[in-house]
Amino acid sequence: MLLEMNVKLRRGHFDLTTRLSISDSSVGLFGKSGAGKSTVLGLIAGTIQPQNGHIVLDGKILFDSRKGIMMPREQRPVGAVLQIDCADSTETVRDNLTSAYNRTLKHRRIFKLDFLIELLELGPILNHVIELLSAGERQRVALARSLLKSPRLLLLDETFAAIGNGYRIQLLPILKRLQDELSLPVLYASQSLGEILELTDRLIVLEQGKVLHNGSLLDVAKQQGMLRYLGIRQIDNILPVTVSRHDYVSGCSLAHSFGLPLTLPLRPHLAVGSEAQVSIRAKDIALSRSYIDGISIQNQIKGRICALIPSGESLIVQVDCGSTLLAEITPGAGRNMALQEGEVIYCLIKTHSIAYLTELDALPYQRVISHGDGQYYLDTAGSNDGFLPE
Ligand SMILES: Nc1ncnc2c1ncn2[C@@H]1O[C@H](COP(=O)(O)OP(=O)(O)OP(=O)(O)O)[C@@H](O)[C@H]1O
Repeated sequence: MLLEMNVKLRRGHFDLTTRLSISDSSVGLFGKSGAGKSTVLGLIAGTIQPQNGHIVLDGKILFDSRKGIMMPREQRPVGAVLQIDCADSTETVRDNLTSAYNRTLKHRRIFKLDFLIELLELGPILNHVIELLSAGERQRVALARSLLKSPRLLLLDETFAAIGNGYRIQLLPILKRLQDELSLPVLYASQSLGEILELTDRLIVLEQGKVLHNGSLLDVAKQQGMLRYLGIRQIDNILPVTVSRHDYVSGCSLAHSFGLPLTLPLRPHLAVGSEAQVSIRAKDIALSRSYIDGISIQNQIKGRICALIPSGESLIVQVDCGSTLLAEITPGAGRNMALQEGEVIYCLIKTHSIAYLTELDALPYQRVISHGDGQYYLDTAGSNDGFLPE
């Protein structure tokens, strides 16, 4: 799948000049309220017509002002669950979906109706009238209807937010399956980075109708001031560990994570060989150019600096040590050490600054999590619906 869009649009006081290119993987469209996210989705879906430019999906022209082409919404190979989609209808869910199914040419159908009804748990509401459904139920019906079109690209506008927390936990694996097994990329628009990161870490950052950045979370976060712009206030490293031994004399449990040996607070109840997850605050990691003898810190992990990310009053240092660790130091410390990308560095971590995830109390702020293997998630800590990687 390749979507190329280069358009201009003026709507009232709002100017949108957006140029973007999206290929196979799913992408999050992040921006504050009024940034133009819904407008971008509407332009691709065909509910809004730009004044100038072109939109091309897999070689098919959806819009081209010079050639005078405007493909009607129903013919676009795009599935969309837009904010304005929840149309009132006196049809039943069954009739609504059946007519959408029948409208798709037989040879283009990739989903069977029964499969989608089961996938989206629509069985109990099949005979219900659409205008009487809850917002979340309508969104699920709208999602089923968009998938029945056998789209090449799925557009979702803050769908998790509308769909409710309980169902969102079920919807996420469905979207991931669509993405992984059926190679159906999703363009997910949201003001919540946490929501986007539940699905993908590829981001397009939109502000006042213009694309500010386009890339992975880490690429975007490397830009000056972006960590703060994205609302990231604390960085935690979450590492999966396998317990290898308990040392009662030293008062610690020994474990390894991606081949790294780690000394953890003693937890004899964890069986040797069992797995756990630990959290290390980026601010709790100190850096040293060499291994230090005669120091109380038990974990001195050797790695190589792969990125230096200035972020306001902090410098985030990304260290590849088999897995990825993010350390947060002051820019002054970084300057004094003259840190450079590619250099060998030791991450110093006190045993007692490593917390077992299961023992963490709720924290009242958003935190971004490095999951150790280069993936990043944002967790709205303090809420039960916060997503933690398995
Ligand atoms: N029909 C319209 N006529 C004129 N201006 C409009 C119209 N619809 C939206 N706008 C303006 O376009 C701008 C972008 O709106 P849009 O809905 O795309 O933003 P958004 O990023 O999706 O915001 P939100 O996250 O709040 O949904 C806003 O300033 C809005 O007021």
